[in-house]
Amino acid sequence: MGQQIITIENISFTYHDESTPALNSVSLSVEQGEWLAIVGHNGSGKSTLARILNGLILPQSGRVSVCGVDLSEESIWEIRKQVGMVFQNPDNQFVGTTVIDDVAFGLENNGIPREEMVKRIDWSTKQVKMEAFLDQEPHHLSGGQKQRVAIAGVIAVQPTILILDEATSMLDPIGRSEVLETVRLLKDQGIVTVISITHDLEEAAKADRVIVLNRGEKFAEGTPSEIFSLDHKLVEIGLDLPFSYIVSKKLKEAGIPIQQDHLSEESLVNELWTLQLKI
Ligand SMILES: Nc1ncnc2c1ncn2[C@@H]1O[C@H](COP(=O)(O)OP(=O)(O)OP(=O)(O)O)[C@@H](O)[C@H]1O
Repeated sequence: MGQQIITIENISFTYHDESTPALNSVSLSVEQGEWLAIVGHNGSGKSTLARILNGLILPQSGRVSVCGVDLSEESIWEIRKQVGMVFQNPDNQFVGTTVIDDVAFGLENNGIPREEMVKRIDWSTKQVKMEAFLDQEPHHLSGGQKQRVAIAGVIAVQPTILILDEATSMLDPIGRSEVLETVRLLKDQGIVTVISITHDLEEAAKADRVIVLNRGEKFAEGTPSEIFSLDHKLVEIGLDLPFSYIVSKKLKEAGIPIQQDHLSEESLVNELWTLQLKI
């Protein structure tokens, strides 16, 4: 892991006309090259945190530093260049008439010269495995493909940080796993530091580190295994434990010698398969 790329110290934010804060004295840091998942039930403050990280709103107190720059009215545009966001609804983000137009849009907005644009469209669509779809219109694409085009549009402008704000929550299981696999490949190549904001613990299990928010406060922080060991405490704050984790526990209770509480169906199936071989 590298140096700290985001530092957040004691930030608080209360929306206009609201009595309780959406974020209450939250501190966290993100290291260059890691994948951090921020999870929490509805209303826990996840989207507010994402909006602050992208400079869409400023905290009323506390300090935010992104890539060594303190967030303020003056630095918002500098910080936004470092942070790319992919949102929940694939259809709301598709602004071009074709895949190539869509990826070109952000590059044009950033004043990238034409020759460089062509190179970056080629590179970014290959990174998300959408290079064969350049002339396709959005209605020919699945939700997962549209989200991968949105990711291509983000990485084409070369931000340091990619924030996924519930970016897989409207996708079917295949689309979700394609998007998460794309994100993992980008992270493994060091192309972006990833922050995924989600209420889905199965998605969080794929991250290097997880922060749990509850009612605007940090509830827990740790590796996915450390977080899942909180078990019923996560259920109490409205989160659903992953299916593979629940099945692992039930199998153990039933006397099946499972070695660990699996965080993905793939790893559970792999272990079940070895058990079957021993029979
Ligand atoms: N624009 C707004 N105006 C007033 N209150 C808001 C606004 N946006 C969010 N809130 C409130 O701030 C709190 C935190 O909301 P936030 O959207 O950050 O949580 P979240 O974890 O992202 O939830 P969700 O998954 O439902 O979006 C909630 O109580 C919410 O009602």
